[in-house]
Amino acid sequence: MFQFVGLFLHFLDQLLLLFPLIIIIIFLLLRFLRSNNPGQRRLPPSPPGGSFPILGHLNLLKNPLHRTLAKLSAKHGPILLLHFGSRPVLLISSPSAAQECLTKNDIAFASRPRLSVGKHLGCNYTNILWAPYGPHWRNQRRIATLQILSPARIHMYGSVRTEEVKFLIRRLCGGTGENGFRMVEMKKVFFETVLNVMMRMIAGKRYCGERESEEAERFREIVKEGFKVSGATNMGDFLPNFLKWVGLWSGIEKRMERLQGLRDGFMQNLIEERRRMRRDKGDEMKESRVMADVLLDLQQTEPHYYTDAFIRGMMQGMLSAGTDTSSATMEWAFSLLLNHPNSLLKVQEEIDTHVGPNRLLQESDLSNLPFLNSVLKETLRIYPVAPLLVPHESSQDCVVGGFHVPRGTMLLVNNWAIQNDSDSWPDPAEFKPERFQDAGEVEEGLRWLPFGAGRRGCPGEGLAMRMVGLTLGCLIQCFEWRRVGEEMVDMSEGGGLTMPRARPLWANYRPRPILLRLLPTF
Ligand code: HEM
Repeated sequence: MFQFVGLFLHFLDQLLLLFPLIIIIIFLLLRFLRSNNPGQRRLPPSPPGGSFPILGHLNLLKNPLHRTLAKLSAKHGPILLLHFGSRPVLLISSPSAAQECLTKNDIAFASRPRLSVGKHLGCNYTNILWAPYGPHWRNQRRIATLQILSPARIHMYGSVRTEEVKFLIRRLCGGTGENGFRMVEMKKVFFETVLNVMMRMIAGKRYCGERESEEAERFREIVKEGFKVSGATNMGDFLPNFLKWVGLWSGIEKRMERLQGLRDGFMQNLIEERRRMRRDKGDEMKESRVMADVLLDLQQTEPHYYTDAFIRGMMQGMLSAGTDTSSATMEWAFSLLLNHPNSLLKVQEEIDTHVGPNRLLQESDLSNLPFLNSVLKETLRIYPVAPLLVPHESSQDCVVGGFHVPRGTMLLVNNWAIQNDSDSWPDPAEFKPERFQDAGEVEEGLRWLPFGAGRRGCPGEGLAMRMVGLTLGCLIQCFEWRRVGEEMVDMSEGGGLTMPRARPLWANYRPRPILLRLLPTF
C-alpha cells in the first residue's frame, strides 16, 4: 500500500516538473497550427511604423479623408488594417475586396459602428441609417423600400417634383433681365428645391421660397446647424474615455445633442399637425397620403412599437440621408458641365431633339436621354458624395482577401479610390461621360458604387436619380448657362464624411426662347 502511494507521489513530482514543458509544447503546437492555417487567422497588413499608442493611426488622417486614405492604400495595398485609437478599421480600396465585403460577407458587415453622430443625430443608434443589423433595422428598411421608396410611391410623387422644378424655374425668371445674364448661387437653389421635395413627401409641407414663416426660419436654422456638426469629424469617437473627459472633444457632442433636441421638437410638431388634419379631414386626406400618414397608419395597428419616437426617427433618417446627398450631386454635375461647355451643349441638344420645343422635360423622358444619364453617372464617379460610403461594422468574424477580420471591426470602403483608380478607369480625373454610354460593360463588378451595395446599400437610388435628372434637365432645357467670369470653376472638395464642394457654386444664366413659350403654361 505504502509502495503504491510512494509511486503515485513520485509520478506527481515528475508531472509537476514537466508541467512548464507541457505548457510550452501546447503553446508551440497552437502557433504551428495557426501559421499553417493563414486564411483563418492572419490579420490584414498595417502601414509599417505608423501607429502610436492610444492614437493608433489617427495621426495619419488629414482632410479630405478619402484622398489621404487612397494614398495610404496605393502605398501599402488595397486591404489594410488601421487603428483609429483602439478601434480596428478595415480599409478597402479595390473592386474585388469591396465585392467580397458587400456581397459574400454582406451579412457579416451589415451593422454600423457606434459613432457619436449615430448616438446624437441617429436617435441613439435607432434610426435606419445608424441602427445595428437586427430586427429593428430590418423592419425600418422594409417600410422604407416597400412603402416609402417603392417605384409606385416614387411615381405617385412625380407631380411634387415637377411642381417644385417649375417653381424653381419661375423663381429664376423673376430676376432675369431681357437679354442680360444674371447670377445665381446654385448650392442654395438646389438645396432648397430638394428640401421642398423631401419635406412634401415626408410631411406634406414645403419650407423654402415665397414668403417664409417663422417655422420655416426655425427649420433653416436646424438644417444649417446640421451641416456644421455633421461636417466635423469627431476624433473623440476613437479615444479612450479618460481623454474625452479632458473636454477637448465634448463641444461637438454637446452641439449634436442640442441639435437633436431641436429636430425632435420640430418633427413632433409636424406629427401632431398631421394627426390633427387626419382627424379633421378624414377621408379627404387619403388622396394626398405622405410618409407621415404611412407611419401614423402603422401606429394605429401597433401603437407600442410604432411610437412617435419611431416616426420621428424614420422621418429624420430619410431627410438627412436624401437631401444633402442629392443637392450636392446636382452641384457637382453643374460645376463639371460649366467647365465642359461642349458636354453642356450636347445635353441641351439631346433634350431639344427628344423633348422638342413645345413642352417641359418630364421624368418619363429621362430613360430616353442617354447622354444626360451618362453625365450623372460620370459625376457620381468622380465626385461620389459619400466617398467612404457610410461606415459598416462586422458583427461576426470573417475572411477578406484571405485575411482574418475579427468581429467588431469598422469597415471603410474607399469608393472614391475605387472609382478614381487608373487600373479600372483610364484617365480617371478626366470628365468623360461617353465612357458610360456602353453602361452594361462599365458597371460590371463593384467599380462604380456611389450608392453602396448589399443590404445597407442606398434604398433611395431610384428617387435620387429622378430628382437629380429632372432638375438638371429642366434647367438646361430652359436656360443658357455660363461660368461667372473666365476662370474655370474651382473643383476643390470640402472636409467631413460627405464630400461637399469647398466653395458654393455660382453661375450666370439667361432664359432660352423655349422658356418664354412654356412659362405661361406653368
Ligand atoms: C445622389 C444621391 C444619393 C447618394 C449618392 C446616396 C448614397 C448613399 C450611400 C453611399 C449610402 C450608404 C451605403 C452603405 O452604407 O453601404 C446610403 C444610405 C442610405 N440612403 Fe442614400 N444616397 C442618395 C440619396 C438618397 C435618397 C434620396 C434617399 C431617400 C429619401 C436615401 C436614403 C438612404 C438611406 C435610408 C440610407 C441608409 C440605408 C441603411 O443603412 O440601411 N438616399 N446612401
